[in-house]
Amino acid sequence: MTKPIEHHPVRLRRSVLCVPADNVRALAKVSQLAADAAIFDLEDAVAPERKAEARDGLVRHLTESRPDCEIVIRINALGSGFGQQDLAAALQAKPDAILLPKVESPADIQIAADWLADNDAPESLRLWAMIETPRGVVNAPAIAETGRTFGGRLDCFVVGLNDLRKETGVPDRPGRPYLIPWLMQILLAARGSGLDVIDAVFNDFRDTDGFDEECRQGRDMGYDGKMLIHPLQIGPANERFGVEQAAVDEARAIIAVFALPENADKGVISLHGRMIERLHLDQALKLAAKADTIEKRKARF
Ligand SMILES: CC(C)(COP(=O)(O)OP(=O)(O)OC[C@H]1O[C@@H](n2cnc3c(N)ncnc32)[C@H](O)[C@@H]1OP(=O)(O)O)[C@@H](O)C(=O)NCCC(=O)NCCSC(=O)C[C@H](O)C(=O)O
Ligand SMILES: [Mg+2]
Repeated sequence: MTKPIEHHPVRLRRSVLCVPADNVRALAKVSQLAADAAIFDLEDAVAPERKAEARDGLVRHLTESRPDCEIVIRINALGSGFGQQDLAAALQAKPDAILLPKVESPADIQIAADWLADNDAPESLRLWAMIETPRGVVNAPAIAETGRTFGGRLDCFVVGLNDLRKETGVPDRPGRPYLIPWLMQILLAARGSGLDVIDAVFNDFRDTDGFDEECRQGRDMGYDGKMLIHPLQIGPANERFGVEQAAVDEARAIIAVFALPENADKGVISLHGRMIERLHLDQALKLAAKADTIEKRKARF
């Protein structure tokens, strides 16, 4: 059955830090960091000969210590020979979400969702999907639609440009000129089905200016946040994918003006010389809620 698009409560996903599951020091560091989400990676960050050790270590680690952020585990592809054991381990580690790599069709989501249902996974356990292959980009709308079928577990796309560049031959250039059409295609597919969408990693983690520029670009394209590889990238990502004070002030003014008794039955009004409709009120309420959530999170870090 297809569910209607749900607009879920504000969930911050400005900074989504990738942590190699076999790096004990990095695992220990996560609870001191202000990332909104951590992806504990069993896939590309872990060499094949260390997969089993990483899987066991991660379950142990998350059983003993839970960082104060959204917890996501990236498993290996289900067809890779590691995926089934990763799924079983992920279920034991009780993450908020499981990230499936190299998703290319709705069937990839269905197989994981069926496995979770057959293994009594809690309904609250989400699926995230990496869109990082040519077929993944082409099929992104159909994949995104599974957010409303197969148990409705899918709620976030993450773009993988390292793999996409490798598969397509598009080089890594400042400003990502030839990648923008695909980034926008993925964004549109995600939004069309009510999913969040996270921009790709920036590999040169010491290049702070380049990173900041790419965060601005991702934000302006409509992305919710950025996948990160290093703690240095968390603060700038939180800043760029956060809210600007002027926009929050404007949102609060829109909320206040629509709350006036004389505007109760109006669909459109004028504020500071601009047309404001009720759709702007919806946007303003969302932005104000995001600003409140950010304030609460800041108080914890
Ligand atoms: C990129 C790194 C290999 C750099 O490591 P290193 O040189 O050791 O970093 P530092 O010495 O500067 O580290 C300083 C301290 O910070 C901790 N640290 C570093 N990275 C992380 C992290 N990701 N999470 C948590 N903590 C981290 C170090 O442990 C140091 O702390 P301490 O030990 O207490 O002194 C490294 O940053 C790294 O491995 N990053 C993650 C790489 C990764 O996960 N790659 C896979 C995901 S990206 C991807 O898959 C892309 C996608 O699929 C696509 O196709 O595009
Ligand atoms: Mg990848």
